[in-house]
Amino acid sequence: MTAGFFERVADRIESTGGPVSVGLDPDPERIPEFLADHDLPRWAFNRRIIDATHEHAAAFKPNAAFYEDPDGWRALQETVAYAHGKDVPVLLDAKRADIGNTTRQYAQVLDDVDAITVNPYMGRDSLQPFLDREDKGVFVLCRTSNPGGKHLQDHELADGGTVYEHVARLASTWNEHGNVGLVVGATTPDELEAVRDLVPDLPFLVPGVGAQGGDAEAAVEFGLAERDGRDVGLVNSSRGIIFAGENTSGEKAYFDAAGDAAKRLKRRLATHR
Ligand SMILES: O=c1ccn([C@@H]2O[C@H](COP(=O)(O)O)[C@@H](O)[C@H]2O)c(=O)[nH]1
Repeated sequence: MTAGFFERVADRIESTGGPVSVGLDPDPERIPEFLADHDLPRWAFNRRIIDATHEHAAAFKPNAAFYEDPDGWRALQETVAYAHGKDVPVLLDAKRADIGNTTRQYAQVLDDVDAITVNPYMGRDSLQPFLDREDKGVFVLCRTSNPGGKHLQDHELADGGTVYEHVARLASTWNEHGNVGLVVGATTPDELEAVRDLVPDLPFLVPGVGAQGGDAEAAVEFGLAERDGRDVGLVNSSRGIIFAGENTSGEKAYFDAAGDAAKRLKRRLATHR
């Protein structure tokens, strides 16, 4: 039987020494000049980032926004296959969900990747085809890291609690197969702690450390759940790792800096566990 996504993440946390998710967001404007002539610069960039960081990565998290064009989709396919070749699971940050036939189509991407982020706004039926994929991880947006996350998610409900707390409780009822996690940002550590208290068993994807200045200590303290006696959950940094080499000179130094940034984050998280 194939191991489920969270089991594979727990394995990676053990083998790499931490819950680091390396975000593969190859902004075309920031891809270094020395890769500009490549047939698929985003793929060339990601390949080198994967080479430099995989030994510290519990997962890679490409954001679909950086691949939604024909060349981008090819770059994503190459990237996913290469990450899998290094035995690292891939979480596609796509924030999907829609009505029945559309969401069934969206969920087919789970044939290629190991987990996905989804948007709970349209309710359970909009997520069902994702939830049905027992061996795949489904991370439900709960309390996002952006400044405007508070506008809707912190809204107080008439019967008590906030929208994000309601989402956390609902998502835990969608977890029949043990494949549901939550997205909770490191930029709001109090909310992160509150969600952990509400749903002690759900693993979180915690974005917002690094470039967004979130709280790495809170990310690791509250982001991880325990499953079969093992830590499971992911703390993501994208720009803070992949563009760490921007002020270096030469290709080797550029990607060494990414590897160092991933290792630094791993060590920083380890000191707080
Ligand atoms: O609440 C959220 C949900 C998703 N993200 C995504 O994570 C990365 C963060 O990138 P950084 O460069 O480390 O800031 C990016 O893909 C976001 O779309 C998030 O930041 N917050």
